[in-house]
Amino acid sequence: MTTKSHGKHGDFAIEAKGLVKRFKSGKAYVEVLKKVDFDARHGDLTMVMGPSGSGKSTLIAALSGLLRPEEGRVDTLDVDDLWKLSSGKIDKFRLDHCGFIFQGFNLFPALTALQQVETVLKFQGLTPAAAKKRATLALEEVGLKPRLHQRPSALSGGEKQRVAIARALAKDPQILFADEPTSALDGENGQIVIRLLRRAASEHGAAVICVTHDPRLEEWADRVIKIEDGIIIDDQRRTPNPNATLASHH
Ligand SMILES: Nc1ncnc2c1ncn2[C@@H]1O[C@H](COP(=O)(O)OP(=O)(O)OP(=O)(O)O)[C@@H](O)[C@H]1O
Repeated sequence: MTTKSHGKHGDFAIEAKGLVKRFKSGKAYVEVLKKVDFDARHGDLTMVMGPSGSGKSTLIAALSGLLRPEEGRVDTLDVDDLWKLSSGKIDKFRLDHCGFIFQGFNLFPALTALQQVETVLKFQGLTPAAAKKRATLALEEVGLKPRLHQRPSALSGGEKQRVAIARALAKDPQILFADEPTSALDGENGQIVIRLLRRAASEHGAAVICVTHDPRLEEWADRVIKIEDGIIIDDQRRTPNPNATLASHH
């Protein structure tokens, strides 16, 4: 079960030091993260921006226990050195404390919106009745009350992304990772999504880490970190504007 004791706004949710990740490319190794230090705080929407191939997704994967770095450590919540845990414990940590939102939605085609969210909650140990109640609330919170019983094929791209967000938020994660969450959406739906991420940080105290190409999303951020070629080249705090508007792509 999820612990409900969130870190306070401003506390560190993640502190990583000296992360190095290399991939083999033919006979050589390419260093994709070059001794990256990174931290993220509860209550912050932290944007990670940088060109294609700069290492953003690799960084998220190393921070969340999905991809083992060759060097460095990740301290997160009450865990010292995540990568020292067994893979079962890392999976459990992720299930209990982390939410994920990806560009491709990652929904199960056969399940209704309600079932997509319920399934994760049942995995976490909620009873079917409790899972149904919590899933319904999470979907209502993202404005999908009229769509609870639709399968992905009957939903628009924006609605699908909102299901994915409801699924990630239903367990009230202390850390929320979003990788290009708006890139497949038009301006109006992109705005709904970024506002939900903003709210997860401000109202639920989650540390929200959002990888994006889209400089327009900076408006909502508390902090903007720029990464280039595996190195953090800039790290600025800013005052978010939760009422900013995102012009449509189209
Ligand atoms: N499993 C892998 N094997 C080999 N190389 C990889 C692997 N994963 C990523 N890379 C390489 O590492 C580099 C960084 O990739 P990464 O996906 O982290 O970048 P990114 O900043 O997220 O890019 P994008 O914005 O295009 O998603 C790229 O050059 C990529 O080709």
